[in-house]
Amino acid sequence: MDLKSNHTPVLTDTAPVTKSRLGVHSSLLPYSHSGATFPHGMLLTIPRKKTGILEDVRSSGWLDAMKSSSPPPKKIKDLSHGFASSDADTTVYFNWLLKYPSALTSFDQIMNYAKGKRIALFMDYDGTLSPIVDNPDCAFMSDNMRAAVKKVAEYFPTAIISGRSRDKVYEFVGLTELYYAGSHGMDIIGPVRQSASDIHPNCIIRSTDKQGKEVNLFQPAAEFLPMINEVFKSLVECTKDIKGAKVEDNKFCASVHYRNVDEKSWDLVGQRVHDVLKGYPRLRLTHGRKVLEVRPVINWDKGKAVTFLLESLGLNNCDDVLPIYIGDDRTDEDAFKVLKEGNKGYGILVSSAPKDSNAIYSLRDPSEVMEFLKSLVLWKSCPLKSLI
Ligand SMILES: O=P(O)(O)OC[C@H]1O[C@H](O[C@H]2O[C@H](CO)[C@@H](O)[C@H](O)[C@H]2O)[C@H](O)[C@@H](O)[C@@H]1O
Repeated sequence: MDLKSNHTPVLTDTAPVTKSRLGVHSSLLPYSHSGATFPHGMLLTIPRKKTGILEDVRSSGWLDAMKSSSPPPKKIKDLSHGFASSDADTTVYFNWLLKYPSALTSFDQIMNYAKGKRIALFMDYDGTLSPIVDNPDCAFMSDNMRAAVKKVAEYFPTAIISGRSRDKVYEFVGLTELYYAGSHGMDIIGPVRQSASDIHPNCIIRSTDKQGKEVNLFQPAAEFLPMINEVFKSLVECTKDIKGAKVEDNKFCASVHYRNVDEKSWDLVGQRVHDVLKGYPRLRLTHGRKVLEVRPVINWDKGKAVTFLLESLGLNNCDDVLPIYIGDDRTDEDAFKVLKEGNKGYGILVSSAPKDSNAIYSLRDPSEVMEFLKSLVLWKSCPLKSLI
C-alpha cells in the first residue's frame, strides 16, 4: 500500500459491471432467472448505467452523478397481487428480476447450493438493515430487524460492513454477537488470527473489545486520521451556509449529505467539496446515496474487508464455505464483485429500482432482508430441512 505518493484525488474508475455473468461458476448461478412468467412483449431493455465505484467526480458529470445517486423509491406492485401491463416501471422491474432474481423466491435454490457448506453472512447497514431516512442520525433499526440479526448471528458468523464509523453503526445495532467494520471496511474489529496479522503486519493491533474479549483491530488508513479530521472541519465550515447540508464524521471518511439540500444548490455543495479536496491529493471522492464521501486513496474497500474477515474467521478459500453479502449501495458492489469473481458466494442487492450490479440475487427493501434472515434461521434450525 503506497501512502506516500501524490495521487490525484480520484483514483481509478473500476471496470463497468461485467456484461454477462458467465464469470460465475455455473453452480452458483440461479438455475432459471425467475420462477415468474411474463406476458408476451413485456421484455423491455433496462438502460445500462455505469456502476463504477470510484467515479471520476472531477469530470463534467459530477452533478449528474449527484442527481442520479439515489433515485426516489418506486412503488412496485406485488406479483401475487397482479400488475398492470401498462405500468412501465413495474414491467421494467420484473424484467430486471429475471436477471437478478429475488433471493426469497430463489431461497430453496440458494439453500440447495448451501447444503453441506458453512454460510458466512455480511451485511451493509443503511438501506439494508434500516430504511433510508432524511436524517442520517435517525437511521434506526427496528426491534424486529435487530431480533432477526441477533438470531441469524447465533447460527452463522455474521458481520456488518458499513460506511459509517464503527462506533456509530455499533450504537445503532447494539449486538455483541457480530463483527463490525466501519468506514467502508477501513476500521475492522475481527477475531484474533495469526494469519491475518501475517498478511497485514503493519495494520493490525491486538486490542480488547467492549466485552474485554481479545480482538484484532485493523485500520489500514490509520495514518490518514489527522488529515481526515482536518478535512472534516473544513467541510463543516465551507458548507455551513448551505441549508440542509450536513457533514458526518465517519472516522476514516467524511460524508457530505445533500439529501435535504434544495436541488438548486447541489452544484454548490459539489463545488465546495471539490474546492476543499484540491488541497488534498491523497484523498478522493466517491458517491453514495445523496452523499459525497471523502476518503483516503488506499487500495481498500468493502470487497477487501470481506476477504479480510473471511481470513480472520479462518473461512477464506474454503470449498465448504458460502459467503453471502447483502447490500444496497455502490460501495457494496466491491464486495459483490469479490464474491462473484472468485466464484465464492452470493451478492444480494437490495433495490426496488432496476440497476446494473455485480450481485447475483436481489431483495426489494429492508423488510425483505429481514424475511431472508428469518428464512436462513429457519433453514438452519430445522434439522429435517438441513438433512435434505
Ligand atoms: O455502507 P452503509 O452502511 O450503507 O453506509 C453508507 C452511508 O449511509 C448513511 O447515509 C445514507 O443513509 C442515510 C440514512 O438513511 C441517508 O439520510 C443518506 O442520504 C444516505 O446516504 C450514512 O449517513 C453515511 O455516512 C454512510 O456512508
